[in-house]
Amino acid sequence: MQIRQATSPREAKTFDTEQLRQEFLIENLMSGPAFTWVYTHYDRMLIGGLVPGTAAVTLPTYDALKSNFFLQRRELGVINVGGKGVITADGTDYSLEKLDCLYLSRGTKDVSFRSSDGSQSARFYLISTPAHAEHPTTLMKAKDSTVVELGSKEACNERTIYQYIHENGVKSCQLVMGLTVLAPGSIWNTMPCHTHDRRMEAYFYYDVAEDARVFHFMGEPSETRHMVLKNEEAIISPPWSIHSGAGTKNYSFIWAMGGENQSFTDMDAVAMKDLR
Ligand SMILES: O=C(O)C(=O)C[C@H](O)C(=O)CO
Ligand SMILES: [Zn+2]
Repeated sequence: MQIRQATSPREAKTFDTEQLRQEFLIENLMSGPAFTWVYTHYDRMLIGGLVPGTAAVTLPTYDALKSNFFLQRRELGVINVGGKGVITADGTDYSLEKLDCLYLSRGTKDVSFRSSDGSQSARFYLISTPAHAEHPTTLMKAKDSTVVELGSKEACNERTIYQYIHENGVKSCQLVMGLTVLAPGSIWNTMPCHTHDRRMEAYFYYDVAEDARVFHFMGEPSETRHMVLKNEEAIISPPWSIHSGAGTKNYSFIWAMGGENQSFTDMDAVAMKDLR
């Protein structure tokens, strides 16, 4: 488990491309049947990935957590971006097709992951935040999520937001999670942009074409920086930072937030005139 310390905005504005990438970019998340985890010190969010075979892979605990089992004091949200897979939680099987989401309760002891078909592996993206109460383990199929249409063709930002774990959906302690799909011909996400000092956020870009890239923008509104991302890379967005991207083609991304307010619309909008 890799640890990422928090960075202040004063420090971030001195970073060159390499330093920005080291602090905020997560590469090689989906590297096979072994978990990849990054522990961020923003709201103690853990960001992980796993591509299991048809043999079940068990979620271990880690020294950094100093817990008897992974979910002893944590909750977990999982979205599958690959072929059909199964998550077994304390003896119950949950089947996830592409873009289905499973919320796992604090206190779940035995969790394992597997692909249903070895020729089309499941690709599990995982987010975990500290939890102080138990909410039921819940499967949400993509078709049952709360759907919000945003943007326009003229602004090249036509997109559909699918909300899974949020105050009016699957209940959690602090985790808020869902995904956004850009319409063909649209390239901008989250522009006009925003910050939310009450919550950090992570973006995981997926379904990005092999020859396409996403230019992800971060930083304080008056000190923006960018990083160039390819398919299945994630980016950590500190609470003080904007988070927005423009792709060379349409793409999709999973967003997840941890912090003290679960209201999706609690955002501090940044006016275009204030961006630098
Ligand atoms: O396309 C968008 O706009 C988003 O998906 C916004 C993210 O969900 C977000 O930043 C929520 O705070
Ligand atoms: Zn946001």
